[in-house]
Amino acid sequence: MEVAELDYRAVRGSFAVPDDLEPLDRHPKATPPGEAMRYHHALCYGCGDDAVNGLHVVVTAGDGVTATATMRVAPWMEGGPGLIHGGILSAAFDEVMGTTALLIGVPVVTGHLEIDYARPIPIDSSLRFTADVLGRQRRKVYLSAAAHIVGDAGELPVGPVATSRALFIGIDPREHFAEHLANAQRPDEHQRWTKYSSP
Ligand SMILES: CCCCC/C=C\C/C=C\C/C=C\C/C=C\CCCC(=O)SCCNC(=O)CCNC(=O)[C@H](O)C(C)(C)COP(=O)(O)OP(=O)(O)OC[C@H]1O[C@@H](n2cnc3c(N)ncnc32)[C@H](O)[C@@H]1OP(=O)(O)O
Repeated sequence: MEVAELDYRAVRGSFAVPDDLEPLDRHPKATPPGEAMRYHHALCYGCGDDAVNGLHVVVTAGDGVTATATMRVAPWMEGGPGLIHGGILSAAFDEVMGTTALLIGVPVVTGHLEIDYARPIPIDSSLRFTADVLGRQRRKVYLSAAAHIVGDAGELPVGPVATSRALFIGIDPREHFAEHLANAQRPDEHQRWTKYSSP
């Protein structure tokens, strides 16, 4: 069998925040601090309430351009014995940071995502994420996030169990998803995107 050579020209990603970032403002209609950011649809794998096999990440707006999030590590998320699968954790970071970007009023898709896995994360633990928008340059939005295991008394340990950084790219959802909307499980649920301005 012939194996196609990997085209490394398609590899565009690296995480380096540019020096000449643009001023960053919280969008006037952003979710108020302390409230859950519920913009996405009910079947989203990351945050949807109706997604049977979803992550059920809940993101809460913080002050400025920050957010926090929670996720319970369910038994089905197992990778290594008794531990979360690394890909699940990366999907959770993706969801947390993609939602946090909405605080500046820009709907985004992920361009580049990287994770440092610092400690094993047991099944049945509860994770608490913190995320920050670091800056924006044109359509590029830079974020970082960290995950901690929440203790029985609700306390956080000293160090994070994982950290992540990502570059998201602002899109016009109507344009970006138009071709694929017919494949959505509930195509009618996607009208709410229109309330956000284009990047
Ligand atoms: C699950 C999807 C949800 C998306 C929802 C969106 C809106 C809905 C509203 C609310 C949503 C609520 C919550 C969101 C929650 C979670 C988010 C999950 C997000 C995902 O899970 S989403 C799935 C994975 N994601 C993709 O499916 C993207 C596939 N991809 C593309 O669709 C294109 O690739 C695109 C559009 C990214 C860019 O294409 P394009 O043609 O529009 O723009 P272009 O190429 O010109 O890039 C513009 C500037 O970004 C730089 N740039 C681009 N890519 C780069 C890279 N990788 N590394 C370094 N720099 C990069 C260029 O260098 C240039 O930079 P410069 O300005 O300096 O020239």
